[in-house]
Amino acid sequence: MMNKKSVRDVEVGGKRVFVRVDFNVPLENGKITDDTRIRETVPTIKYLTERGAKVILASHMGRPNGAVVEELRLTPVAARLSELLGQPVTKADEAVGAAVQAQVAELKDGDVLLLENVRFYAGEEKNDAELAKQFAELADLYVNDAFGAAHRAHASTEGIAHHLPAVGGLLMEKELDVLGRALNNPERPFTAIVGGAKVKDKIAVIEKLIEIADNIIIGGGLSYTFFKSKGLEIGKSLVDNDRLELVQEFERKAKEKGINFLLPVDVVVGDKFGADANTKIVNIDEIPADWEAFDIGPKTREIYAKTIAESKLVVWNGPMGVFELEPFKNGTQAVAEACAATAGYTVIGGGDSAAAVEKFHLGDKMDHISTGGGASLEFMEGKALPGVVALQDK
Ligand SMILES: Nc1ncnc2c1ncn2[C@@H]1O[C@H](COP(=O)(O)OP(=O)(O)O)[C@@H](O)[C@H]1O
Ligand SMILES: O=C(OP(=O)(O)O)[C@H](O)COP(=O)(O)O
Repeated sequence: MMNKKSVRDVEVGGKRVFVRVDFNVPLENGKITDDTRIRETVPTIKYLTERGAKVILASHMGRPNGAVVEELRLTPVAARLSELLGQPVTKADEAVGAAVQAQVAELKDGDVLLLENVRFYAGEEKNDAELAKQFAELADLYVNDAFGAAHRAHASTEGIAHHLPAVGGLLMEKELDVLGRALNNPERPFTAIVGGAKVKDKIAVIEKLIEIADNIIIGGGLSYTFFKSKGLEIGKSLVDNDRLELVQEFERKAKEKGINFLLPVDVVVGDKFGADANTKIVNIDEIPADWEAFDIGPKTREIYAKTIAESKLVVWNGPMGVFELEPFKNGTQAVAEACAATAGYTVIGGGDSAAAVEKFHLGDKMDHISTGGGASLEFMEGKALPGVVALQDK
């Protein structure tokens, strides 16, 4: 894992190990609808229990803003984790304090305890030094396996690392390895696909991608800022009017560097947002003024699929259209299928892209589905992740 120590570099037997994980899984009526993030931490937890560590797990869930929110307790997570591990997982009702200390004191080698949602404490997101110390007092070693929260400098992701020997977990190591490979030593041709609706967030990524990718594929809500910058009518489509010049500069830079910068050539427009909208397929210079573009069109799908098929490495972040709605799912599905079919190595990042891939039942055909959306983006932008920076150097 880059230049940071991992669990593999330290003695864990008999130790109390505080493991920060990202168990921020989607819940509906108290039921977990996608347990990927829990499953992905099993190797780290088993690595520790099999070597006789006493495992103390900590995670956030949602954004309770420093107060107890009953629906955001980690109780369902403990149950699911116990099934996955094939051993009991004790669930604490708090994350620090006398009761938790007593539960930790009772742990035998190989036992697993899950603390309550760390964001029930106001100090967590403030990276409060006192809370970090209280976490640290529970353990002898700190392991950060929460890649999905590594871009947050919080008490359980960053602060605690100042009070204990701190190393990365196996998921953290895997995420950084895979994403690091994409960035530092990419197999070529390397295709980066950027879509989605968080237009501003993704612009910084494009800037960085121009430096490293051979093909850049643009889709989703991002596209129309490019069209508008060329003076085209985009109707009511998403747009970032503050970045019209910047996106032109991206295209100029890409051309200078000889990079294939692919924008949609046709789109699916709707007369409103909804599954019952009237739709039509138009070339990009034919978007009606009172309609909105919600997906890439069939010609675009073909071009994008061909590029993906010829790639050795594909990194995809953000859907091509409003895939949640039946009339606008085809672009995202086509790209997902092309990623599934290519012989190249495929990395999917971002909560919605991962959800789209699962919706089309193609998850097992991808080489790596990142557990971090914001984290993988910040990593790709070249930003340092505080949860990683705080770990011990090798
Ligand atoms: N053309 C479009 N117009 C409006 N919304 C879009 C369009 N294309 C994609 N989206 C929406 O973008 C959302 C995902 O965006 P984002 O959060 O940026 O992606 P990710 O979570 O994968 O990083 C999806 O909910 C999708 O419906
Ligand atoms: O779900 C998460 O982020 P993601 O949606 O960007 O992958 C992480 O658990 C971080 O959560 P946060 O964005 O509330 O800090």
